[in-house]
Amino acid sequence: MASPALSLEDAQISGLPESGFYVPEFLSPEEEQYILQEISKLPSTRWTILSHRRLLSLPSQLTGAARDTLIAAPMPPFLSKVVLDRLAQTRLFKDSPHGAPNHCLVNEYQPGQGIMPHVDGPAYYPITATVSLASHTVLDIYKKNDQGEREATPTWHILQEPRSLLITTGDMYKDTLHGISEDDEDKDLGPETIVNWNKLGDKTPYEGGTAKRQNRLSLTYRDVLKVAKLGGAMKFMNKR
Ligand SMILES: O=C(O)CCC(=O)C(=O)O
Ligand SMILES: [Fe+2]
Repeated sequence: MASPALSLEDAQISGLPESGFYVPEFLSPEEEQYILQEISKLPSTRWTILSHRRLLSLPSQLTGAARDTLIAAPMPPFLSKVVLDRLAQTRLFKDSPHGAPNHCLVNEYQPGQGIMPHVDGPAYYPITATVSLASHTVLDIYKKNDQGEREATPTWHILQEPRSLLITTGDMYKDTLHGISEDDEDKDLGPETIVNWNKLGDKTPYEGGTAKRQNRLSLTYRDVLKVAKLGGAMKFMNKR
């Protein structure tokens, strides 16, 4: 059955710099399980272990002196089938150099793990599409001050439900940093603190104001600007 076209018109998060979009229930529970299962089949050696999370870079890690180049390769089917087909309906990547994401970082966080505030940087066309699996989390959004440095405390908080899609582009991509605190529980949840509160698919787990984090995986899809054919990359590597 063809799924209905997905419009982002109603998904824009007001109260944030342009543009953040939030889509609850972007995946069904069955689709979520399928992707989690396929990820669990990958050999553990594919993962990069960091001190505060682990990371998969698919189809491969970026290479080159600036670590900004993708060796041309298709996405694994379990990352392309459902998510890329549905993202294509939004036409979000229609002006990006390759017309669709060509790279996906998979981050896995246990409760108490997070990611330092950062910008997603210039290797990518400035759109990030994040799908959350298995647990909610809260993404903290920081402004830059006049010197371009990160402010000490975040200005906004986005609650990402399991199976949701979050898109950051435009000024959000350029002018803000994002991070996830190293907490095993999120507190002070509510309409005053969570900028996408009125866009949540099911507020019930969060209405009491606190929510324990479970193991969470995120898929961050992007279009890497520089793509090299393997032949060219081999020549480049032999020269070094
Ligand atoms: O897990 C997330 O939702 C954020 C991941 C992230 O910021 C990144 O991979 O650049
Ligand atoms: Fe990021």
